[in-house]
Parts: sequence; C-alpha cells; structure tokens
Amino acid sequence: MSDPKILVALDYNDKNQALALVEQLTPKLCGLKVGKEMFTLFGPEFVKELVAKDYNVFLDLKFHDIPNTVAKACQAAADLGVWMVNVHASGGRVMMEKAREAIQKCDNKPMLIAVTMLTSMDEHAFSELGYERDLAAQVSLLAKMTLDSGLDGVVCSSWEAERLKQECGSQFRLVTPGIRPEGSDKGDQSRIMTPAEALKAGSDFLVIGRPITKADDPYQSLCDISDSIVSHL
Ligand SMILES: O=C(O)c1cc(=O)[nH]c(=O)n1[C@@H]1O[C@H](COP(=O)(O)O)[C@@H](O)[C@H]1O
Repeated sequence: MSDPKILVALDYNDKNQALALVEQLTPKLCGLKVGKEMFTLFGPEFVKELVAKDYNVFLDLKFHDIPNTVAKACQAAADLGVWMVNVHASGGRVMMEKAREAIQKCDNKPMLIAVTMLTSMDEHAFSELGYERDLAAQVSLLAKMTLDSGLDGVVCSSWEAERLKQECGSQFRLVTPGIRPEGSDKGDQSRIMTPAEALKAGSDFLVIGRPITKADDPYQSLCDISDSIVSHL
C-alpha cells in the first residue's frame, strides 16, 4: 500500500475526542499528525496507540537543540514506530546530519523532514529577526541545506512547492499545511491552496486539520478530499 497523501492534524486537548475521530477515519486514506499539544498531554503511549491501529503517524515535535540531543530525540521517536519526524532546519547542518545518522541506526526508519520557516511567519515578523535575505531566499537556503544534510524533505507552504521542487529535485519530499478544500473556511491560515492545487504545485503530503476534524461528517470530508485528488496522483 502506498503512503497516503493526506495527513490529518490531530489538534485536540481531549484524548477521547481524538480517538473518536480516529475511529471514523481509515489508514487507507490518511496518516495522522500528532503535534506538541497532544504529545505533551498524552505522551508516547498515545502515539503507540495510533501506530497500533496501523496509521502512518507523523510525530510533529519540530526538534531544535544541540546535535546530540536532537539525535537522541529522533532515535526515541523512531523507536515509537512513527512514519515521519521533523526538526528545525535552522538548528543547522551538523544537527540535521546527526539526526539522520541516528535514524539510520534504528530498526524503524521514519522519514526525516525539516521545517524551514513557519507558515505563520510573515514578512514583518521575518524582518524583525534580522536576516539579510528575504523570506523566500531564506526558505530556499534552508531547504538546500536540508537536502545536503541527507534529510528527506521539508515542511513548507504549498506556495513554495513549485520553486522548491525545481531547486531540490523531484525526490525531495514537500509536506504542506495551509490546505483548504474549495469553499471551506480559511480559519487563521493565510496562504492556502486546495488539495488538488497543492499536489499540482509539487506537494507530496497534505497536512489537513479543521476541514476534516471540524466537519459534520469527518469521514465524508476525507473521502471528498481523497476523490478530489485522485486525478493528481
Ligand atoms: O508543522 C506544521 O504542521 C505546521 C507548520 C506550519 O508552518 N503551519 C501549519 O499550519 N502547521 C500545522 O498544520 C496544521 C494545519 O491545521 P488546519 O489549519 O486546521 O488545517 C496544524 O496542526 C498546524 O500546526
């Protein structure tokens, strides 16, 4: 079975609510993303529970620390049986290389992805950080460093996907949040694309939260999104 393109973001503070949603979905059509909130509340046991239900789990903890600490954290994540983990590219080349080496030594080898610049970062917030390049150039620089460090890809906005595929090659995986099916509420996301547009732009995995988790019928919403991308697979 090939990896599902849709990763449902489980942003809940209630484990039973999250599990009730998971029961309605199917690993045939989606993977699940567990982030800092759920991991802090419910820990590794929750992650293992999802893995045991045969879901591809993206453990989205965005590690950013000294190389040795990040390497150990990635190894611990891999040992939970997850399918994808991530680090911050701004932690630097050595940190990413050590993370890669640590995962290669594990029995389970999750995909290793880096965050370039968060999609919540606008030009103003970016300029306050004092970088000399503009935001797009900084994203490109970090993506290329991620590629050189041997990682599998980056989290980015779908608006950056086309450029990053050209710069980093077709095998470099792009994981894109900010996805909104036609007609659904934008919420706090600003630079959005529909699932089909994002895949066409070069995205490999679509991170989708509220359009599925807050839908009256989450399974139907997942099926509708899945149907909308069939011709782009
Ligand atoms: O790392 C992420 O997943 C992420 C990075 C980013 O730059 N922007 C972003 O929205 N996300 C996550 O993607 C998910 C999007 O959820 P919805 O906006 O509800 O579809 C949330 O879990 C966000 O935390």
